[in-house]
Amino acid sequence: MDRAMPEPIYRTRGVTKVYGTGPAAVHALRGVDLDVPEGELVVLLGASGSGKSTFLNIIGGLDHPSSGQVWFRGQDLAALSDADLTRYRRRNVGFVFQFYNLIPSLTARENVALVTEIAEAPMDPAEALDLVGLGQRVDHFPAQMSGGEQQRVAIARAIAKRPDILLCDEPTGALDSQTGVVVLKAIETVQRDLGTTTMVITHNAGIADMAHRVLRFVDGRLAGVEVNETRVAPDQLSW
Ligand SMILES: Nc1ncnc2c1ncn2[C@@H]1O[C@H](COP(=O)(O)OP(=O)(O)OP(=O)(O)O)[C@@H](O)[C@H]1O
Repeated sequence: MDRAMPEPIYRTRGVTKVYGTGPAAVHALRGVDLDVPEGELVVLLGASGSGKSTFLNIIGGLDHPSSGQVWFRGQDLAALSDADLTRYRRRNVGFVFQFYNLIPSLTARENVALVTEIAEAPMDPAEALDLVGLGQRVDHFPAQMSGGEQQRVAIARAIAKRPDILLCDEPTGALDSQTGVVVLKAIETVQRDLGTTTMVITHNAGIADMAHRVLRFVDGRLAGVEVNETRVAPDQLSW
C-alpha cells in the first residue's frame, strides 16, 4: 500500500453495474477501482449518465453491484444480506439529495428528530441544526425557509445520527450559486468539524476546487483521480 495513503474507509475493486439484460442492457459501471481515505471531502465529476449516482448508491448500500467488491473498513458490502446492508446504511451513511424531501407539516427540529429518534447515539436536533447555521430556525416549517435553508435542514437530518459517511448527490443542483455556496459551507463544516468522510456529486466543475480529492467518471469508468494540493474555500469558488 502507498505509505502516504491512510487506511481507506472505502476500497472498491472491479465494481460493475448492468441494468437490464440482452440488447437493452445498460453498462452503468464498467469496473471501478478506488480507495477513499477516511475523513476526506471527495467530489465526483462526470457527464450525465457516466455512472456517478450508481456508484454512490452502491457504496451507500442503496444498491448492489453486478460484480466486484466494495469494502467499508474491511467489510465486504457485496457479501452482506439485505438486512445487514440496511443496518450498515442506517448506522453509517447519511444521504443528501438534490431535492430536500422534508416533511412539510414538521418543523426543522421535528424533521431532524425523525432520524435522531431511531439512531443509536444521535446529536440533539438543535445541535445538528446549529452546525449548519440554522440555530435560529429550529421552529420554522419548510415553507417558511429558502431552498438553501431547506437543504441545510436536510444536511442536519443526514448528519444528526453521526454517520461515518455523508453522500451528497447534486446537493446544490436546485440552488442559485450564492445559496449553493452556503450549502457547500455547511457540508465542509460537517466534514471538518465532525471528520465525516464526505462525497459530493456535482455537475459544477468549479466545486471540485474545495475537495481533497476529485474523481472523474467517463462512461462508467473512473477516468481520473486528482488530489488538490491546495483547497479553495466555498465562498472563493468560481462557478
Ligand atoms: N434503475 C435504472 N435502470 C436502468 N438504467 C439505469 C438505472 N439507473 C441508472 N441507469 C442508467 O445507468 C447509467 C448511469 O446512470 P447514473 O445515474 O449513475 O449516471 P450519473 O453520472 O449519475 O448521471 P446524472 O449526472 O445525469 O445523474 C445511465 O445510462 C442511466 O440511464
